[in-house]
Amino acid sequence: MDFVNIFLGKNNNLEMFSPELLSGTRMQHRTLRSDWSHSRKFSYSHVTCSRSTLSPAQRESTRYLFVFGSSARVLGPNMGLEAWYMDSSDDDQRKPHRLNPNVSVSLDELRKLGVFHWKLNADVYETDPELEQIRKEQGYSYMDIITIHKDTLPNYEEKVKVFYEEHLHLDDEIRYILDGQAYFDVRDEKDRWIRIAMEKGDLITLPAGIYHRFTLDETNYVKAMRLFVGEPVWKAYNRPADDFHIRQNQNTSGLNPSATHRLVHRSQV
Ligand SMILES: CSCCC(=O)/C(O)=C/O
Ligand SMILES: [Fe+2]
Ligand code: NI
Repeated sequence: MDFVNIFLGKNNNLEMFSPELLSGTRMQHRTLRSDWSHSRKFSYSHVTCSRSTLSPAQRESTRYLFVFGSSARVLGPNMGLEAWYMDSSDDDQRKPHRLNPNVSVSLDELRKLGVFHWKLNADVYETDPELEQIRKEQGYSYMDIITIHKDTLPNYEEKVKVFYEEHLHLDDEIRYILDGQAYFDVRDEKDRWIRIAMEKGDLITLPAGIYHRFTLDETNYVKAMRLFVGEPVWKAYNRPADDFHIRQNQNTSGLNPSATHRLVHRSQV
């Protein structure tokens, strides 16, 4: 039987897999709770099931999680990704900049903006078949590794500044955190900043044309893999850069054609 392991964050349709719904099916269900980080509290659920036991609605809610077919995913304390709306203070960019009270942003909301996420085991990135599969499926032929720390990155101060300028690229930005942690900020469809906390094992894709920026957090260190389809194009266009075709094609929901294309592909699994 084709078994899959599914990990759902608390904002990710967890109710669809409540024990009541699962009774009478062949699914097993257990819910795990984790308080392992002061700043990143996650409640998540681990479901083992066969694909054929899923209802269409359940398939819909988990379509992105089937990317890896029957491969088991690493069970860790944090399988989600935490994101929140930012305050507008001019304080140090490395601080979390949460609203008070915090307003979190779910993975579903990020997907609607064309932002996708995988959680991988970064301890085995050099030989990881899951990473290999993603690279093959998505055509990420290029990769290199960047370590952002004052002692290792030439022109560190200047680069940190440039990364935090609001910009877009004409290609997707694909980053896999191998060590340390950092933030990606993206604009939502109402032009509000969403801060995405990236840590070891997080692979994220930002769609071409989305306004975004990047910063280290207060730990001042991250090691990341940069992936690209074909030869990399690092060119960043600082805002305003709305004359590009890719921006003009954005519809009112903020979902651009590039994101829609990806949605179609990722549901075909
Ligand atoms: C984690 S890689 C450094 C950031 C970067 O390359 C970029 O383009 C930010 O937008
Ligand atoms: Fe960028
Ligand atoms: Ni295609």
